[in-house]
Amino acid sequence: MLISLLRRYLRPYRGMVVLAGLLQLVEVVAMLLLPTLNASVIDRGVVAGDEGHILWMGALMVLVAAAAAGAGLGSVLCGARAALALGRDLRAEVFHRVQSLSAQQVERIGGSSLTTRSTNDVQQVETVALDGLTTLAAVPAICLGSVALALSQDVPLSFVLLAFIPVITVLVWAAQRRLTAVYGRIQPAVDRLNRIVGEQVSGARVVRAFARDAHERERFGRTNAELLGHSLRAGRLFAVMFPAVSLASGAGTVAVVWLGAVRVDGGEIGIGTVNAFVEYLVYITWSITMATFVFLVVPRASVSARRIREVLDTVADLTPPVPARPGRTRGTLLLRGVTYRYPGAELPSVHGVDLRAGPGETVAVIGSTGSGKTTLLNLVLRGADVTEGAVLVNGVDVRELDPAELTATVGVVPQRAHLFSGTVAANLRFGDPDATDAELWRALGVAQARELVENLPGGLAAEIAGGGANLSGGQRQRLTIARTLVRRPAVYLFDDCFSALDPDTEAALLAALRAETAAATVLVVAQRVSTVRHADRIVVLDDGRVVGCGPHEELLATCETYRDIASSQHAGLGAP
Ligand SMILES: Nc1ncnc2c1ncn2[C@@H]1O[C@H](COP(=O)(O)OP(=O)(O)OP(=O)(O)O)[C@@H](O)[C@H]1O
Repeated sequence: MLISLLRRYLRPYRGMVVLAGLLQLVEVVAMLLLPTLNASVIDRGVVAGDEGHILWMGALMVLVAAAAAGAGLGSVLCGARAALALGRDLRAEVFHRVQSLSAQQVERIGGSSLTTRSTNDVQQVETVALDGLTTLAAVPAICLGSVALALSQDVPLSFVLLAFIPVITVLVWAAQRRLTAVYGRIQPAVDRLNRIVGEQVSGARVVRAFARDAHERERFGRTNAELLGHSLRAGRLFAVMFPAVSLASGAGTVAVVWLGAVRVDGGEIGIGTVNAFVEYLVYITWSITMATFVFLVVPRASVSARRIREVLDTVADLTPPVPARPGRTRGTLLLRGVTYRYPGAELPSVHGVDLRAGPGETVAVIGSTGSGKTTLLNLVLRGADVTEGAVLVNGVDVRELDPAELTATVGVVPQRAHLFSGTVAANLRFGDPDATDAELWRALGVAQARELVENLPGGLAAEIAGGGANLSGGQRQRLTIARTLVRRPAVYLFDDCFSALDPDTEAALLAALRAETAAATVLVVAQRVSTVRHADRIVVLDDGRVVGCGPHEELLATCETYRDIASSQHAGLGAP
């Protein structure tokens, strides 16, 4: 999986990869030549007393060393460029895939896990590509080249090198197997830790209010300790691995020197040859150690690659069929026998709902908590797709409608007001970057937020904290309403977004909204009768089914559920 991911994402940079490999080869050849040249300096220059040979070989060695250094530098630069570009592309693709997933798919994988996968996991793969491209390609060349050159110098002594390579390879392989298992547990633990930290940061007030600090600290501590345990196990393997390689290398050097001394004594080889063998051994040890280092991070990267692949292979269950169709009418909304069952749920949350709204109409959906109101709205913007029936916007099934047209047509104010860090103006221009200041103020006026923004230091330039944390719930709601009004969509969806407003502000806002959206199609979801009573039609939901539909007065007379809701809220029974 790791290999296929690397192959796919390095493909655009294969020129750079090939160049890095070629330069590494040049570096290796130059490096391998040095011990042979050195052996010649010793055996044919120093021992034979040939000063000219020493000078000539010395100059050649300087040139070869310079070539090795230059090629090494070039190969690192090319390899790093390719690996970092791979990281950037992979991160971007994971990010775009995450954006295309439905809410259920995000829920299934987990928000915090998706964050870890887009950042930490991509980084693991990037690191392996970086290490691999800058060092790994040289390893087989160094091992094979060293053995070939050693064989050309002395066959019996070469057997020491040949015996040394499998010992080191087995050591690396054994450590790698153990580490794969350990890293398989580390990444999910990082996910859990991220989730706990995220929950504790966003829910800090609740934790404090319920005096659950100690419990939350204990929950965090347990996962943190678990992560420490796994990391220590990985660290112990690293700690054992490198001394083991050094030990094997030391034993190899002793064997080369001992056997070399015997053969020098017998006059079969010169001292320079023994010296060259020791250097080859150092090269082999060095290259395998570098490879060990790469191989030891391979297990973690393999786990990360699997987790990344899971995201990339998740086919967004909202992908529209190609070609997407343009709408036939503007601003119409039609729900035809809509049923939706959440994945894994036994029963549908909404059953056979019919609803129609057109330009100039305001339709409201009311129902007690959990009756399916938000679920219904989610189906319009394809937060999920219907299980049965159809949702039509502009006269076309939303599953076939051009997604750009769908989002341009429908503007939603969500139940949970969310603002982004940045200025008030930047937040309001979220859906229309070209909106003028005058348009922003107009939208703020309708949303009853003009005074609020005027009183903020800097007005439209005032800074909002992430999530709108420096504003009250009602202030956030009014700004998110203004944000949608700035876009002037043909269809407005208001998802119970007036609940944090006091009655006077709500009444003023609804009156201003009626004027502002007079020509648009409006669907309002609410629990309060005061919010919906002026709608042209009110659809009453009970346990996901429509139990009444009509204007306020008619429903008071004909729909028991509506009457119950109204009386429980003391909401002007019979009053205009
Ligand atoms: N992500 C989900 N997975 C499974 N079931 C869900 C999910 N979201 C909502 N439900 C279930 O669907 C039903 C309808 O929920 P929905 O949020 O649409 O109700 P609602 O009428 O908007 O409620 P409220 O007024 O409290 O916001 C509920 O029974 C709820 O438990």
